[in-house]
Amino acid sequence: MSHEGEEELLDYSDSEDVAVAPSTATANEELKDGKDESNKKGSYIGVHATSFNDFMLKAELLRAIADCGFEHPSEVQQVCIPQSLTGTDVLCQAKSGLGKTAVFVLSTLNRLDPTPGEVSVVVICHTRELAYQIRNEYARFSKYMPNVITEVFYGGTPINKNVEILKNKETCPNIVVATPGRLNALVREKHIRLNEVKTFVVDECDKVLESIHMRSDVQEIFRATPHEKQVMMFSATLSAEIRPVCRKFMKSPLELFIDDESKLTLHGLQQYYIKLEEREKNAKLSDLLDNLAFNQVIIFVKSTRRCNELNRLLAKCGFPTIAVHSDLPQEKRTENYKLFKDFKCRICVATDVFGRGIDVERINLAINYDMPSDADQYLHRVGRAGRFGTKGLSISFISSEEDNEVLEKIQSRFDVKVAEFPEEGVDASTYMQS
Ligand SMILES: Nc1ncnc2c1ncn2[C@@H]1O[C@H](COP(=O)(O)OP(=O)(O)OP(=O)(O)O)[C@@H](O)[C@H]1O
Repeated sequence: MSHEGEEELLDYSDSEDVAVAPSTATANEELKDGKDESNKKGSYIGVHATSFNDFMLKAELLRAIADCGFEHPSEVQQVCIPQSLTGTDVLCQAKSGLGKTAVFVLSTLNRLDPTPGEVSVVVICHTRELAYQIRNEYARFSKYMPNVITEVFYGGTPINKNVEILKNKETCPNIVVATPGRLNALVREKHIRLNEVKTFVVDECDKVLESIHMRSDVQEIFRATPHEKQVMMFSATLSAEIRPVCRKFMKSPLELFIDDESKLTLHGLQQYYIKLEEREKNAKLSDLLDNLAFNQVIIFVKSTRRCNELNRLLAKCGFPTIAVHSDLPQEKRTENYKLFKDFKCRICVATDVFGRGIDVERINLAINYDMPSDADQYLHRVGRAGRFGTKGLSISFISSEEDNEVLEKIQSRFDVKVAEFPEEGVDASTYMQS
């Protein structure tokens, strides 16, 4: 895409609107100081003031919410759902694992009046597994809305199948969840019409917009949608640099920074590091897997090659593992995602493809076999453990000066103390759900 084209788009809503920052200090304090903290999923502390009934959602949605076992809206849901239901543009930053997905899934479903053959909602995210997961969230919440059709489109699968689905009025989705490249290919070839879109959502928006390729795809898709629409963007991390980029897509956005940076650390998550030599990593990992209690563990490495190698090595040592990285054929990727999500496998070795957004309820241990290269990515990765106020443990291997620098940045930026992993280990009852 030409630079000129980009500027054209960026002019779209350039007039800066004053952000309305909600006063969430009280709730935050309550969260921090909550004495009678219950770690039961669905009982996140400090959220009892409101119930889902207060949002005046459609009865079909309330029924589905009850079926999912959601008892109370989390803080981000309390603040964002009423706003997004009014059709306001929303830019939202809130901690990992506290239910940002349900904010846009519920509000778009509530506002949707499905017309056969018309796409009303577009949701864009950065990985195929996340797109698949979000589609499943739509399926869960729309189970009593038989007229609503949701589809997921992502690369690595035959595009003809997508085209067939879109051609047929009976199967054409009202809600499209997609990765940017595939959706843009469908737009460019005029296989999908987005001129009736009412809501445009970007999840993990900082990641999507920081990559120049994804960003230009998003811009092209955006231009195929009507001028008048709601735009919502979400992430756990939104740096000062990326915020203006997000705002370019929005009109008078309501900016909800639920947690300021220093509070982005998950309270139920214990974080440790282990200093060691590169060559000691395998023995240490094997030792941890042998001696630590965990339900499911995700082990992050920095490259697909290392992912394959570590996966092979662990299998050789008798650990049943799966690997997930971008070089796997898509079918295998989806298959492995499902195996892990369905608790058929307890150990997953992954690259950053799984570093954000992926929601696997039973992960309570995250290991950085290789440290990420920046503090934000660390926060996303370790946020795979301890979802929705549950407990968890993270351990990071520090084997170089660069790793050390990242560790220091994490501690200063997020105001968190990452302690050295104690020699005697950690008492399992402090990070396992009772
Ligand atoms: N009100 C609720 N009550 C109980 N569970 C909930 C509620 N809202 C969301 N959850 C569950 O919490 C988990 C985490 O939610 P979700 O994946 O939307 O988090 P997120 O904020 O998008 O995190 P990330 O930043 O890591 O992507 C999911 O399993 C979801 O089903």
